[in-house]
Amino acid sequence: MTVVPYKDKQDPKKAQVAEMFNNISPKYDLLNHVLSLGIDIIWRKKAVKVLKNDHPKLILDIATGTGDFAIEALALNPDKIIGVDISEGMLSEGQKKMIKKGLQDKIEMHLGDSEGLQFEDNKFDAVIVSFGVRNFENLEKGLADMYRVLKPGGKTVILEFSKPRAFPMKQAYSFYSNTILPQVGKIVSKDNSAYTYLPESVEAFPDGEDFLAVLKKVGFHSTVCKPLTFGISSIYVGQK
Ligand SMILES: C[S@@+](CC[C@H](N)C(=O)[O-])C[C@H]1O[C@@H](n2cnc3c(N)ncnc32)[C@H](O)[C@@H]1O
Repeated sequence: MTVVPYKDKQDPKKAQVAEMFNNISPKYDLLNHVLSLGIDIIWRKKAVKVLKNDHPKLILDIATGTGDFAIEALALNPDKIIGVDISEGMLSEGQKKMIKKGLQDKIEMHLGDSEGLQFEDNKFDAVIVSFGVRNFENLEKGLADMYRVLKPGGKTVILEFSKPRAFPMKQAYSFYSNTILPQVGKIVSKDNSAYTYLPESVEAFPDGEDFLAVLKKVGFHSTVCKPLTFGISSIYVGQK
C-alpha cells in the first residue's frame, strides 16, 4: 500500500476527528472485531457483494481507515483501489497490514478529506464507504463529492450503523451500546471519549429512509436500503 501524503488540516473539527482516530488506531481492528463479535466482517462482505455484477475496475474507498473494506473489495477483482482517510494513524496501521498481506500494489492510500476529494469528476467506477459517513462534518457535502467523482452509471455502496426499531432488539442494543461498548472500548483503547462518541454519533445520524433522502438530494437515483442484523447496520446503494 502506498501512502500518498496530502496536507490540508485547516479545519479544527476535522483535526479533532483525525486525532481521535489517530489515538485509537493501534487497537482499532481488534476493538472492531471484539465489539461487533466479528459481525463487522460479514457486513463488509455483504456490502461488497452488491457490486459483484458491476465489475468495477477503479474503486474509491472513502474513510478507508486501516483498509478493511478496501481489502474486502479485492473480491471484485478491480485493477486498483484508492483509499482516502484523514487519519495518518489509521493509514499507517493499514499500511503495516497491507505489507504483511502483500497487497500494497493493488491498494493505494491517500491522506485526504472526503469532503474535498482531490480527484477529477467522473473518475471512479464505484465509490464505497464503511462506517465513515457518520463522521463527516457535512454529510451532504461529503456525499455530493462522492457523486462528483463517480462515473455516470457507477454505484456507491455505503455501510453504516443504523438503529434497530423493533422490541426487544432496540432495548438490547441500546443497553449494549450505551453501557458495555463504552466501557470495553475505554479499557482496550485507553481513549476516554472515542467509544462514547460511537453510540452518540449513531443516535444522531440519519438512517433508513432519512439517509436515502440525503442520497437522492445530492443526485443519486435507484437508491436502496438493506438493513442487516435486525437493523444494527444498513447497506445503502445509490447510482449516478
Ligand atoms: C470507523 S472508521 C472506519 C474505517 C474503515 N472504513 C472500516 O470499515 O473499518 C472511520 C474512519 O473515517 C475517517 N474519517 C473521518 N472523517 C473523515 C473525513 N472527513 N475524510 C476522510 N476520512 C474521514 C477516520 O479517520 C476513520 O479512519
